[in-house]
Amino acid sequence: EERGSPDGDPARSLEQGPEGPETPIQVVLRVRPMSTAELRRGEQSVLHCSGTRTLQGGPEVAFRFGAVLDGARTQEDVFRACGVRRLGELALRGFSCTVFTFGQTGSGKTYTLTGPPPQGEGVPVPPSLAGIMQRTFTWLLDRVQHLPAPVTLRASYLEIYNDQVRDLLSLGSPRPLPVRWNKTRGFYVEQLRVVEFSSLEALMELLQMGLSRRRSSAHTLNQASSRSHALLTVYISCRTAQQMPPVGPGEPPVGGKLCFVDLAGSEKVTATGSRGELMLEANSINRSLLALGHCISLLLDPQRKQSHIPFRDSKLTKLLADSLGGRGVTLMVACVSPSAQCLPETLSTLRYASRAQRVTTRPQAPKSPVAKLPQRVETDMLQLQEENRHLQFQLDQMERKASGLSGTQMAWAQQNLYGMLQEFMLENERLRKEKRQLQSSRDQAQSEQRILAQQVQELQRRLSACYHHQPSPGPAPPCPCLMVPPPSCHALPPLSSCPWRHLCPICQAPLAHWACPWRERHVQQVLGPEAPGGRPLSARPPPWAPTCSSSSAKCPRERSHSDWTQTRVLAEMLTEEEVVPSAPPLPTGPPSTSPVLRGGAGVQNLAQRLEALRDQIGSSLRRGRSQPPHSEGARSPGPGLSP
Ligand SMILES: Nc1ncnc2c1ncn2[C@@H]1O[C@H](COP(=O)(O)OP(=O)(O)OP(=O)(O)O)[C@@H](O)[C@H]1O
Repeated sequence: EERGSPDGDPARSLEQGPEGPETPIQVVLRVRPMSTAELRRGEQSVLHCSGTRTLQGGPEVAFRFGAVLDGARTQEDVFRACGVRRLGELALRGFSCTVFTFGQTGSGKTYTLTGPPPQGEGVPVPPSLAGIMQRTFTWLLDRVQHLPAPVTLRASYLEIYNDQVRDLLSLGSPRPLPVRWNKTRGFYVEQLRVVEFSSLEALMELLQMGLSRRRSSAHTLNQASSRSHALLTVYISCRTAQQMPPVGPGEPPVGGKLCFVDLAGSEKVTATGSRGELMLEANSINRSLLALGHCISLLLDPQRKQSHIPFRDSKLTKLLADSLGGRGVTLMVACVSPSAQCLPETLSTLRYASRAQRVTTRPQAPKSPVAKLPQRVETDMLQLQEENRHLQFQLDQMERKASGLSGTQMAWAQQNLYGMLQEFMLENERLRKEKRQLQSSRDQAQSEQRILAQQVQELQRRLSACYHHQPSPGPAPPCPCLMVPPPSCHALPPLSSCPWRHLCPICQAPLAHWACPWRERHVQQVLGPEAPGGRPLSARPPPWAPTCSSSSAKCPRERSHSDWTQTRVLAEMLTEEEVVPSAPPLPTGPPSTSPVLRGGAGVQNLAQRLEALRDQIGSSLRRGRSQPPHSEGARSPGPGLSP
């Protein structure tokens, strides 16, 4: 007894979606009715269907499949039970779907797929006897007419006869075609004719053309026995995807496909009485079916599945490789005769089918070239769609307003609608440009802020060096203003060569030597009225400056007083803007208790930094009155000074 099948019928199982990692091959079993010849020979029927999914082959032999259909079931019943419509839907979504019939010769494979052969010249087959293929084609052609997007349908039809591929739709007489392999397509038939069609009649004609050219012969068990495996494939592609330029030679058609495979039947030559050519054909058929069975057995072994499967052993296994072990969705319809005379062959078919339904594939819809476009293009497309929707909305609004207009006004409005639309589009374009400009000026402002911060840092460093009468500690930080090292601690570099124009933040005049030409006025603005003593403010020492005698012409600090003030004014001016600190803190200061944020992590307020600097200098100076300027005491911060 052999058991094991997926739960549910094939249609329902496929409804659950084949996109999971592993999807088993669905198997439906069809038992044909006893033939007239079998009844005449007095043979007994030994197969009994128990329920809809189990077949009894004797008291101790039972096989379970996705669906089991006895001889009383019609062609329509079989079509429904196989869930082929669902396969068609999957093919429309881009999956590669295969339906193949399997069984001994005369078991009803061709009948199931394409119906009985015509009973005579010009005698049509009744529609009720039409097979799975005709029913699927009828459904498909109706279905594509109701799709929102246009679809292109094409078909190819080939047979594998004596392990040679022949094109059943070729314009001339069929000649053997090579089977090739490449990474994207897997195995494929070179130079196979693929015919585009748009109507059911056209497709039926192709089917009839192929059927009439397919090799068949009469033998003991079947008067019209197929001597070849036949593969009819319908390719479904989205027209928009097809219009895109081909990616390269040998590229598969974008979209899904639906392939129907009518396998030739296995046969015992002793039973069929095949001789000569018939025997050669039978041997070739049996060999290829053996290769197929071998691949299925290996696919079942979980350890072997990852390794080599000998699909190259025959043309049949090459062309079924994707359906069996690849990315396809596959349905197998196993056909058997109920006759006791056929029981050994029937059991062999049942075991074969039972193994096949444990084989799994990994269905995958091929990616269309549209999906390969970069994400950015997709975003742009979405934006444009949004813009179109917006324009459409505006157009609707205008039309609604225009509905209340008189005939002349309406004509005027219609004439102008196009112009208005163009204006909207131009407006959008202008807004886009402005946004780009805004972005670029914001970037420029940020870079100017960075430069400013560096200049302040440099100023701080020099200030510190001046106070301690020490040469600059270490090399000056790189300055974008092409600053040259100052000849003395008091001289600040000229800015004539600076590529950035430094302007006074108060009056916007160009700064010379870091000072505004109207700095006196600004100093008054910043520091208040003139100090008692009548000295110019620039020469007046700041309150925290070391004392010196104003009468002394040689006062070494006199000039520095001016610089102190100048620096102070500049510092005051600079506090108006927040900058991003990019240099380390002052070398003389203790570790700051407030967190120092750097770079993009945050912005330290420049005003706070300069305030701290003033505090520090003032404190040092006060201590400097009683201590030598180089002492450690001068480095400790003093209490904050108010100006
Ligand atoms: N379900 C059925 N109802 C009525 N007749 C059937 C049924 N199935 C098959 N037959 C008849 O049985 C005969 C053999 O069928 P068919 O040619 O389809 O077998 P086959 O499996 O394709 O054989 P082969 O492998 O030799 O081509 C045909 O005359 C066909 O009309």
